[in-house]
Amino acid sequence: MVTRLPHLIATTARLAWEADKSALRLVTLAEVGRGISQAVSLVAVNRVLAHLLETGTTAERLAHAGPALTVAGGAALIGAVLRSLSTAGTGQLEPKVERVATERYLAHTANVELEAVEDDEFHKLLDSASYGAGSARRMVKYCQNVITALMSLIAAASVLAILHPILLVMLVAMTLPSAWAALSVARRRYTSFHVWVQHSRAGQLISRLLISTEAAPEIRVHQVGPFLLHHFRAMSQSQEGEQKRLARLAARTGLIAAGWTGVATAGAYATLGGLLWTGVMALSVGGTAVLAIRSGSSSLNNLVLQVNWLYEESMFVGDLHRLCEEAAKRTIPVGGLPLPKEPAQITFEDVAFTYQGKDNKRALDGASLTIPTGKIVALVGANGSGKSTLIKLLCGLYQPESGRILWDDVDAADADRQELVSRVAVVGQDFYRWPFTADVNVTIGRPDEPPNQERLEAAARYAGAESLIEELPRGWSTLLARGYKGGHNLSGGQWQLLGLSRAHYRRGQVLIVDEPTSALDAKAEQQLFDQIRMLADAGQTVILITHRLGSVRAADLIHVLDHGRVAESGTFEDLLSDEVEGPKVFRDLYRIQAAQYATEAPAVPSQNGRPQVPGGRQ
Ligand SMILES: Nc1ncnc2c1ncn2[C@@H]1O[C@H](COP(=O)(O)OP(=O)(O)OP(=O)(O)O)[C@@H](O)[C@H]1O
Repeated sequence: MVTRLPHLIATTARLAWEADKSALRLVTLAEVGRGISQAVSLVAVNRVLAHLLETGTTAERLAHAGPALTVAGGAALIGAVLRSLSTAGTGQLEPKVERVATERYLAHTANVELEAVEDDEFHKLLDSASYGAGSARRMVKYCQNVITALMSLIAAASVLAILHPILLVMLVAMTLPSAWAALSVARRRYTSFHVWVQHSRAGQLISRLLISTEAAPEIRVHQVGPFLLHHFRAMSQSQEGEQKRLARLAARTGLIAAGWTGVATAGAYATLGGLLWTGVMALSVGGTAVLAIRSGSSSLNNLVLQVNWLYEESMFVGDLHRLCEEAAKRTIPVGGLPLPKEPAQITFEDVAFTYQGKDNKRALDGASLTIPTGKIVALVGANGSGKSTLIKLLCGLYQPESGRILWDDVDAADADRQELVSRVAVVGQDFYRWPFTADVNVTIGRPDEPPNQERLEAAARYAGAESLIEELPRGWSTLLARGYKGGHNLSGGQWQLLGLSRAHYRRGQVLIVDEPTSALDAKAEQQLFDQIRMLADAGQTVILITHRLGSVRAADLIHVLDHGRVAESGTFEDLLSDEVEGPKVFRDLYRIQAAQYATEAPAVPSQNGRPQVPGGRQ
């Protein structure tokens, strides 16, 4: 604790310096001033006692003690003024330190690779580090308290050392047990926190689900409430068990420490008695010694307590520092080779990729394909065949385990990542529904540029979202966050239109749409495909991922993925044709879909009177 103390104070001081230099100066000066005033006060009290116990009449003794008494009073007054100055400075510093620490945490986290965010070890660190900012705030207060206690202690200890050095030893002996107890309890609490951090996060997740607006309908219709409550209770109860264990251990440690402190205190007073008895110490000095022992032991106890809290909080701030270090190692690299301005094609060369986790299979297992720019390229394949993974690699969210992704002849691994992501606009299956207004939900596609109304309207036109915006209670300014005043809710399909508008607003060279029509009605779907065709005709590269195989008819090239590899590629006609060689994965999937239409759709009478089934065999 002693060796760590300067480091802990320095860490907090650095954060405080960054947050508010003048407030830190004020607190430091006020605290040093308070220490000096306390020392002066103790020495003055010593003088007062000496004068009061000397021979002479009461009036004479009081008159002699007068000046020292005035000094003691003056020192106390100055100490009080300095204390209030220090309190004001600390109050100013605390929230600023918390903000600086929080910003550091958030900035580092926002810049790490996606893989780091999905790594459970990193996430665990994120969880514990999230307490670091609050701890940094509290550390300011504890640091102030430590300095106060330290100054009082130095004052009392100096007096004791002058009176008799053995008294100083006794003072330390009286305080050591409580120091040991406080430290043991803090360590145990911190270790337990780390063991339980994910458990408590899971408990919080369940409690948040119970009040979440997204889960509310299902909680009611499927009566999930009691199930969630049961799990919440079970998780809380196991945590209560841990708290009980810690409390029992803390009580035992406290009892042992109190016993030792009692013995040491008795020893201290016995020693003092011995010194007085043998005449080594004068009675007047004995009185001061009692005062100094009492003041010193209470300062030392307070110091131990404050350092202990400081120590406990510092462990969380330590987590915050570790997170920042770890995040810096896993941050998205800056700089790299420039990408060709107008690449002719993007090529995947034997790309393999496995998600983190010990039992994960390869999501991409030697995928090779070409995406010619300015065309519509469709990616199709069964669930889990690797389509979305391929797109995430194309966007630079993950790096291939082996193989290369080339923009003409520039390997994406060596390219400037910022430039790479600025070339793509993506509306994924799990695109985010930002709890902001409708216009922000679209313009957030290009947050680095000021919002542009014309471009916003064009994006809405592209996605067919104009009538949706017109019907919103406040148009573009409607808040799309349920549970907030004026908050409005959209249907799944309406959200999809906004997601598409966002991707269009971004104006990336490559537009990636993953299942863009899954929630759209037939008319909106048709309108969207017309728009996509128009974009491709104007030179935009569109990558389309869909399970609606009929809708890839308009694609210039279709890649069919199967178990992380490209099973076959070609145009819609090629892939259905008997003449073109291949495993015919697409044709099999297409026939299954077409058969569903054949049995489900009502027959439409044809002109020659025979029934005809849309999309089906006749
Ligand atoms: N974040 C992840 N962590 C671990 N495994 C993942 C993750 N995302 C996908 N996978 C796995 O990778 C494989 C490929 O998934 P991917 O999402 O690329 O398939 P997909 O072809 O897009 O499927 P779908 O048509 O269902 O969207 C699957 O086995 C899936 O379980």
